[in-house]
Amino acid sequence: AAVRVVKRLYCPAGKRDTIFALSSGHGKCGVAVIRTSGPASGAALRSLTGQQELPRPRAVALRRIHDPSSAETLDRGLVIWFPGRLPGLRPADPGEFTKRAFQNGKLGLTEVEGLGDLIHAETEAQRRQALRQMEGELGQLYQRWSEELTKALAHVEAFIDFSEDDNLEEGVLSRVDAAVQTLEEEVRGHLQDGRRGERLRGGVHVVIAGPTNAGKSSLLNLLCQRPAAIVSPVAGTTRDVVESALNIGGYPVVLSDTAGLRETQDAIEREGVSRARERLQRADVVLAVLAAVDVAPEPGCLAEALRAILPPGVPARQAPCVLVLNKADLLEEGRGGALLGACGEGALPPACLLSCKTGEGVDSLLSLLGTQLEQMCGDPLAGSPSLTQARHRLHLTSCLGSLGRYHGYKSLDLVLAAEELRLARRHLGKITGRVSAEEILDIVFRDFCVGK
Ligand SMILES: Nc1nc2c(ncn2[C@@H]2O[C@H](COP(=O)(O)OP(=O)(O)OP(=O)(O)O)[C@@H](O)[C@H]2O)c(=O)[nH]1
Ligand SMILES: [K+]
Ligand SMILES: [Mg+2]
Repeated sequence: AAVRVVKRLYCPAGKRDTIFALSSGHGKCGVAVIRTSGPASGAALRSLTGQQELPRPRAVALRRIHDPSSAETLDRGLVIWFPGRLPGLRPADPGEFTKRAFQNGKLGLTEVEGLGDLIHAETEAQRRQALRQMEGELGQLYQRWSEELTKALAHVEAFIDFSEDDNLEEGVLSRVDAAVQTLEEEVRGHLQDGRRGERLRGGVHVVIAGPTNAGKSSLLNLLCQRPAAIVSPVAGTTRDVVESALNIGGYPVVLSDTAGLRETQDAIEREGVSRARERLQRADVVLAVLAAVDVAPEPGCLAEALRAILPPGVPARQAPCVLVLNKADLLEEGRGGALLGACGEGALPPACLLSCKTGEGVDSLLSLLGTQLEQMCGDPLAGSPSLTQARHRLHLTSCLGSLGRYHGYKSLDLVLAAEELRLARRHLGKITGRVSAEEILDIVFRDFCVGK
């Protein structure tokens, strides 16, 4: 019997279902939280405790919990009563408690999304970013922009209505223009963040690439500490892309091992190589792996070996790269140092020596990779809050489009210009949930778990 706390949430009057859910984790556990919300909560509490009198509002009370049909005692537990109003209980849908909080105006949409991300956060940096969003900073930023737009719109409309009366002070429109311009710069700056918030939310795609037998699959297995990919001395072992999710220094990473890059007659291996190249195009960070014994310690040779992995224009977006010189255990004395020296001279990407066989060098690889991840995702608590979802990016881009058209229209037709300001504000409203649209809500609440 896991009934310990029966909690009644405040909700305003209205003919609504009463919903209930196990809000704590599922499975066997010592303590569980059961939550109900809705008009029949009081009746449920009475029948479960077998007492006509409800506990004092908002105070914790110890009660025997009975099976309402047989009156058999199930357990003893703490109950808290949050009075609201007054049949029929039904299990809550995923995210329904949060949806009610949103509909009652207690949470904005970006806060709701932050809460959802907090539930799903798997690393420390993700947790920080989600908490910050849940606490409202992102929503406040968009709200402030929305208020600026409201002000600008009010001034333009006043100008349209009253400019002929001549009692409108000079320069109203030029002040609106300046405000719109400042806003455009802010929104543009916010969008040009290298997708750090979205990357942190979804995971950074790190792709392991290099010639056959360099030790790419060995590296994947070493980093994820399990034999995720087949390792063998046969060149061309890996064909499919093998993915593994990792936490590196608090940052979420999706690590992919790929087929060794080489010309081949084998149709299946050729498909593997083409998948590897396709994955490289979309990489956020590339781990270029070479067998240290196969390259001469000269900048030219190293650069050429690297170009075979990353020809100009790959990845499409300039993604950072770490050069991994593997099989360092097979190097003769002094050659490792010479290789690293040559990398420095040749202005090559940051490089490290590694032995997947002994594990030596893995710390320096993780530290180089950690630096790249930090640059890519940033400190989620520093600076202004990041947008975290493609949804935000979409509406902000539309908002920017409307602001641009405002400038186009303002000397031609102020009424059309004003309409663009209104549209720009509407796009912001879609992010914060001020403009309610059922389909947006469905998407946001879809990923919640039951009990939240
Ligand atoms: N001595 C030594 N051998 C290694 C090291 N890393 C990998 N190997 C060996 O090199 C061979 C190839 O390793 P894999 O990890 O399969 O190489 P790969 O790059 O994934 O190869 P393909 O998938 O065929 O492209 C295997 O026999 C490994 O045991 C290392 O650091 N030192
Ligand atoms: K191999
Ligand atoms: Mg492999």
